[in-house]
Amino acid sequence: MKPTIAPYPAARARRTRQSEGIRGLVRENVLTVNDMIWPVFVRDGEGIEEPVPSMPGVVRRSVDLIAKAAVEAQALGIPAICIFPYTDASLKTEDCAEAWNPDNLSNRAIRAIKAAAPDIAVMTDVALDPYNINGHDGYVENGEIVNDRTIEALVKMTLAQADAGADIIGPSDMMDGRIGAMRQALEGAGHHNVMILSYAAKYASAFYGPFRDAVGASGALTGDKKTYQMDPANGNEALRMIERDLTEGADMVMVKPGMPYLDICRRVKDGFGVPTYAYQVSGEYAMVQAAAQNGWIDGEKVMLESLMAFKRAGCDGVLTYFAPAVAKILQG
Ligand SMILES: NCc1[nH]cc(CCC(=O)O)c1CC(=O)O
Repeated sequence: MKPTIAPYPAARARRTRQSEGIRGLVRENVLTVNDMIWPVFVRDGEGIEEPVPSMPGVVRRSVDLIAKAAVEAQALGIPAICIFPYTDASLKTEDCAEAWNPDNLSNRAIRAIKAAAPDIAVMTDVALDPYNINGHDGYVENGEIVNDRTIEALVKMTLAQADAGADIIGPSDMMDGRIGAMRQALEGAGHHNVMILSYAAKYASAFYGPFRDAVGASGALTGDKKTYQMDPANGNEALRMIERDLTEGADMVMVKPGMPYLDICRRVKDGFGVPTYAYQVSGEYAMVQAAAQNGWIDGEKVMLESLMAFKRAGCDGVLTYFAPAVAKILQG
């Protein structure tokens, strides 16, 4: 579509910017509470809310307080919550068996949320990093992150999460072939309605730093994730990954990180027309909060502007740590 514009003064762009009402009338995109998935961090214990220093405003909550937070999120109209466990170092092993323990932190949190707030969808994270002694998303053998054996573990993890009541499985591991294996296992186990939101275009990004603090994986990680996460220089590869995951049975796809990858969001939406999500990751959140705390930017305005950018780029929704703050503003 080629925009048509008359020469000045027949056209004065400022006519349609003259008041809030008129600006609203011509506005192309809206941000609503329906557009947000809220990532939360869960830890063990009871009655605990522990700040994450590198993510001001974000806390790790014990299971009881995660359930309480989910009730509040549900009341705010947030459609989905995504659980990330902070796993005690003593539970990290080479075989990552805690990952598919039906009573691990994440699965207990799923059950607690489903019991307390049945109308909010629960999304999970599928990757071995919280449980892996070396902080990687897959098994490490002789210094190599091995693909196929990791998939077997990821499938067990997926089934344990679905059994616990997860609505949306979120594979963030970037192994090849995992979506097909998970979909087949879910169908086989009768979990026909469990959705997969694939981290299909996930980049090997430095923007995940604060998250690794939040889940206690920073110290554990040896090396980097470049043999499985994508090279930030690549765009066409993202489209191939999206297409592959859709063919294997993903219901929804994600681009991650968010703001530095808005070009990818737009290409995915235009190319496939499927439910498209972006993850506004921990480093993006931390940058906004840090600058706001220093008085260098208006944190609330930047938060809203950054989320509107995802809508403009074609996203149907965003995983954002700002979800409750935004929901409160939108509720008025
Ligand atoms: N599989 C782990 C995982 N799941 C979500 C994030 C990052 C989220 C964020 O930075 O907010 C990561 C970190 C990583 O891949 O190292």
